[in-house]
Amino acid sequence: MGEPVVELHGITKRFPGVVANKDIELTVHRGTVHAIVGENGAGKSTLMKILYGVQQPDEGTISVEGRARQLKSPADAIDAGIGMVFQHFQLADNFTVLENVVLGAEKLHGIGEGARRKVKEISDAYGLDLDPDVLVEHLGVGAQQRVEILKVLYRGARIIILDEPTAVLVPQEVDELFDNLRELKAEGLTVIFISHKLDEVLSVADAITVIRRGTTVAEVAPRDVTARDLAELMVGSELPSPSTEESTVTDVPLLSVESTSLDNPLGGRPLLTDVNLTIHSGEIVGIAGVEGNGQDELVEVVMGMREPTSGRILLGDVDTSSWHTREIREAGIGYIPADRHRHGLLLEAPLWENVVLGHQTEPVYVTGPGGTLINGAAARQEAEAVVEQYDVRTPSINVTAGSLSGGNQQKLIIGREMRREPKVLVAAHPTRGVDVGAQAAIWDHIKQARRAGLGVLLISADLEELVGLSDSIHVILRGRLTGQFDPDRVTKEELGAAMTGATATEGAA
Ligand SMILES: Nc1ncnc2c1ncn2[C@@H]1O[C@H](COP(=O)(O)OP(=O)(O)OP(=O)(O)O)[C@@H](O)[C@H]1O
Repeated sequence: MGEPVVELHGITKRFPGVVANKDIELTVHRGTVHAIVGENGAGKSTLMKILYGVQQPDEGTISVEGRARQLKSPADAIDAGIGMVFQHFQLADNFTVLENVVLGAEKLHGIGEGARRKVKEISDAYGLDLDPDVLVEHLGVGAQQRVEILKVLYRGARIIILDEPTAVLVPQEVDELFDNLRELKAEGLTVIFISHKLDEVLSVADAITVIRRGTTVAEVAPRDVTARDLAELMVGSELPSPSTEESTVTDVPLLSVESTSLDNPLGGRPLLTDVNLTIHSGEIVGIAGVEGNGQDELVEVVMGMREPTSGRILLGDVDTSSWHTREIREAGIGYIPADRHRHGLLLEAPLWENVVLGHQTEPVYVTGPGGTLINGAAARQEAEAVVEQYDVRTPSINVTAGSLSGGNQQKLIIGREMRREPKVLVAAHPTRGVDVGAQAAIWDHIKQARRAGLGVLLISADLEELVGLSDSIHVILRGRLTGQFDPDRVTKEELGAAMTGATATEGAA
């Protein structure tokens, strides 16, 4: 193993009411892939933000490549040879790879031939396979991620931090990313990454640090542990075994999408073409697809955010195609949006207000003359119940939603929707960013509700989740449902291939 390139000693970071990091000890060696794992809210992101200069520790020391450093901003971190790739890519779609890479770093190699040569050189050296002159909007998610990696390498990073890099990738892309990481380390670079996918961590990492409640509790070598051992280290107790389930699917249709198409208002290929599916009481119907293939639009027509160009949406036997979202929610559809920041939460508002969001017209929350005020007491009581039942880790219900860790924000949304006992749940990536323990708990809540008759439309990029929860899986590709699979029989590779259109599937367009 190479010499230490990152040494963190006694790192402590406090937020109001929370100690996010407490006496963290971390040593990362040159030429290794080092994974950081831990439950939601354990303090992983905070630690990485400290290392990237986005946040400053209250106590502790940082040394990079043997030199003590004060990282007061990302510029300081970049200067120290540290780069970070965030989960949400920060790319301009209508710019080329070259333009995206050079933007903001014009001083390094100019903007012309010198820059293009450098981009080519880095792409070749690390097997990134990127053409400098291609528009980013023409690249798939995996390639866009490689552009982000190229960006940090271009800026001279020798230590690269990746925040949940595989959350948005299909299995083939994950394999490619891991090949890239191996090339990076073969060239003497160091990779630090956060992940909730423990199998992946075991397959690619050279060292794993486990953080529990803000503190480093273990450093292990992948060959010495199983995914289950890691999960137990994360939560500090033994996990229950998953149980197999009898089917609960009935023949009562709850939600039907009939011959539904949606034109693209900007022209070009329709966003949805002739989509047909039915969700019965007690049934979970999964949708597998690479992001951007129509799953968002499918959710939007079901939730009344867009009106289909043709076809119809039925709730039971009532046509809701032209209903507003509010009417649809009032009719008993729960909704877990894909983008929790844009559609799920008011980040500046306290948890107790967020718990009412989307349900503010329910009698229990309405008060005041003409029903113009929110019943704060009822909302607070409900917030306490969600926090308790869904294990939202927070100092109180009065803190803002924005101060919760990503996984805890997600648990808050799930709790809010599920406690309403909806008839149908439209769930987009319900456990994205949620740790394995909380994920198992959320799956349990959903399965329990299914036994009581809940129908679920499940969109997920997590194939394990799709296969584990769904009674039936459809693949969506370029706005069409191109194949239907039995989750008990399909392999992840088969699904991955159907999602990228690599194989002809039943009924393929
Ligand atoms: N800006 C902030 N203000 C207040 N509290 C914060 C802030 N950022 C993080 N916290 C708190 O610090 C703790 C650690 O959060 P952090 O985001 O580091 O966890 P995490 O391990 O990355 O979780 P996840 O897996 O859910 O992303 C949480 O309790 C969170 O609520």
